[in-house]
Amino acid sequence: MDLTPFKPFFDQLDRTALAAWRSALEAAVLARLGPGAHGDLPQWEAALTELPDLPESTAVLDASCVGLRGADPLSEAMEAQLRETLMRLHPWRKGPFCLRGLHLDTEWRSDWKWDRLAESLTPLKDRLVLDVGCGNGYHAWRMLGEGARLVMGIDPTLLYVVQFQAINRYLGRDCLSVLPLGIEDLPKGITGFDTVFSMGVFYHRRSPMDHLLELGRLLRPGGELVLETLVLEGDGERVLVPPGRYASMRNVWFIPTLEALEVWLARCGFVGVRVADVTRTSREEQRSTDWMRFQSLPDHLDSEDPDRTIEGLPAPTRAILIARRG
Ligand SMILES: Nc1ncnc2c1ncn2[C@@H]1O[C@H](C[S@+](CC[C@H]([NH3+])C(=O)[O-])CC(=O)[O-])[C@@H](O)[C@H]1O
Repeated sequence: MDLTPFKPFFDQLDRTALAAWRSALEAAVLARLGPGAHGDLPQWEAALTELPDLPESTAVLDASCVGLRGADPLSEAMEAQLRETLMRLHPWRKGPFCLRGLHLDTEWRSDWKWDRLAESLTPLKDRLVLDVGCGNGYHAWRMLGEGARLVMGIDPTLLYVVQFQAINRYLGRDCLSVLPLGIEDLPKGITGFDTVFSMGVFYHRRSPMDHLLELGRLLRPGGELVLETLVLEGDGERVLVPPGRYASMRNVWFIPTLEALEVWLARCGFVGVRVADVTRTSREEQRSTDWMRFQSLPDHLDSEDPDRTIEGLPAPTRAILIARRG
């Protein structure tokens, strides 16, 4: 992969007075796409080129199922070709997406998370937004659907970048992209976002305060942070550091209580901290489907005690906190 799929977004940066970001972002993206970026990339790129053209349709960004609506159903042959080609980008974790009747029933009901946070956000209309760890861009599309001016999604997992490109082949939006970058790859001069989302990323970072400070630096003063992460239920300032895996995940480093999280945010320069939601992740929200055939949450919970993971740790509960850069 070269810079071609990202060009419309970079051109858009030029048009929105963010031209100064372009060369540094291009260099960062190219560094990630170098030789050996991912052994399966050529196959994924081949799938992209074999996606069928679909009849004229209307893009839907502001509904649970992001995608394309049209008057008539697709022909059976065309739907089969679309399904088979998109399946070559398995596993589809974030969604759902609906393309002219083809329903990509993804591992996560990401729309449920969106529903839990949307009411609490400062409206996104005309805002410059960054979504850190955006996966295939499902929530980023919802942000655009709320009227954001420009949404930059970043995610270091190349398959999710390619999944974004597959969906955007049909939705054709230039003011949104998923760049193959981790937060640590963002060039220094990038800052000034009105809203920054970090959802499902915090507990994967080894250094919690550094992540919060980085998120703060990306915002303009007064800009809004939306932080979604695993929390420990109960009172007091406590932190669980899993001794090994957590719900089978190797890279979960810390799970704080809400009280601890609020103190961390304040120490890192955030003000007006609000808890928008606290929800135990259910077996209905994260599960295996046709589009994600590997194991999922129900396999990682204790079959006899729904309050515990298979490691005997508290089952996943996630909180959404909203705060402003002071
Ligand atoms: N250093 C990093 N920088 C940026 N992203 C990273 C990094 N490391 C991993 N990721 C990415 O962070 C995402 C975490 S999933 C959340 C998706 C979405 N936000 C959601 O809220 O559904 C977790 C979950 O399932 O909740 C993955 O796509 C990683 O590739």
